[in-house]
Amino acid sequence: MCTCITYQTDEFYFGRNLDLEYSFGEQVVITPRNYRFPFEGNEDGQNHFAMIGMANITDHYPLYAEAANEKGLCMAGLNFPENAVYQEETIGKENIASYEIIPWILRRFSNAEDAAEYLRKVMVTGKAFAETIPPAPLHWMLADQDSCYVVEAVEEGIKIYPNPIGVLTNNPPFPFYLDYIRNFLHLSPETPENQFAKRLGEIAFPGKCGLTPYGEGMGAIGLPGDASPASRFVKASFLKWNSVCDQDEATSISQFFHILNGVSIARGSVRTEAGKYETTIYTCCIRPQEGIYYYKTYDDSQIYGVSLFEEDLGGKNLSVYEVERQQQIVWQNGGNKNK
Ligand SMILES: C[C@H](CCC(=O)NCCS(=O)(=O)O)[C@H]1CC[C@H]2[C@@H]3CC[C@@H]4C[C@H](O)CC[C@]4(C)[C@H]3C[C@H](O)[C@]12C
Repeated sequence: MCTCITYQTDEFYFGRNLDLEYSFGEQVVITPRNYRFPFEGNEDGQNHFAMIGMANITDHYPLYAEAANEKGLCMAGLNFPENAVYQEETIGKENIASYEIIPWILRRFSNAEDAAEYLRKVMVTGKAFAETIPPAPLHWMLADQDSCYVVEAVEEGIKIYPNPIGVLTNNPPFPFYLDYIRNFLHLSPETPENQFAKRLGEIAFPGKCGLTPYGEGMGAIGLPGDASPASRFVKASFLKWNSVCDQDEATSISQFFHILNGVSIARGSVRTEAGKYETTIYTCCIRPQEGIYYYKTYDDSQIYGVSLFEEDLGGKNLSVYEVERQQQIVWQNGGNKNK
């Protein structure tokens, strides 16, 4: 499972939880402007947009799970099993393999609207990256500070949905979510009043101001808290859209991680059919205007930052940063006797 959100405070933020029962060899990878993507032919000096994100590198190729480019366009792939139907390569059309769609888009588009318009006409094919790396069944969230879309390749072809909520999880296809969220209109961050039975309040608790809540947070009782895709969608939407945050970077990042923590998966609570435990292996928060990729991992709550613009973006070679997984504890009174 995965959850992806956009968020706007002082600036635009984009990020996701990546929930998986194993590691996919992820590293923070910066692709500079003159890196040659195999799909671009053999010319040198490609001069495309640079990008930063989490990727598995195989054969020097960055297989991105999510990334942002230097113009502020962001894209993330999330699991979409059974519903993702990739198309046959078709002569006369733009054919994009599912594994290359993120760099394909990010290398040449500077905003989500143009990218979405372009994607309406392409074929997303099921070509495998390698024999050992079959295509993953994915759908994508594509966003910049002005707009957000969901991209789904399904039985009927490619679908591009505007996503006014700015949240995406997994199955079923996106239109379901716009209806499903309407089941929760009664949830509120406010202190609830007795709507249960007005008369009962007066009769059962005379003079004690009626039937009243006994704690905070009771306006949102019934907010889904399980790890299913639809529940994570509703919970992340509730947290995001009720979020109150100062307009500065440090507070925004902190708030962003809190929202995604609200839908993250603690090991043990989700067991796959194969008997493995799905966990939130990492959470990232991208601040695309500054080209910064912040992340933290399941075992290390420290937030790390990697900056796109610190690299030589005119280069040809990928820059790679190992993902940190060792918990950083700052001892305040020298109590670290075990080390
Ligand atoms: C597993 C992840 C989704 C997590 C998720 O959503 N879990 C929901 C479970 S549930 O739906 O709720 O049950 C997805 C998201 C992005 C994917 C990579 C994309 C590039 C590349 C594409 C190649 O073709 C295959 C290898 C490759 C490295 C991919 C591996 C893996 O597939 C990644 C990490």
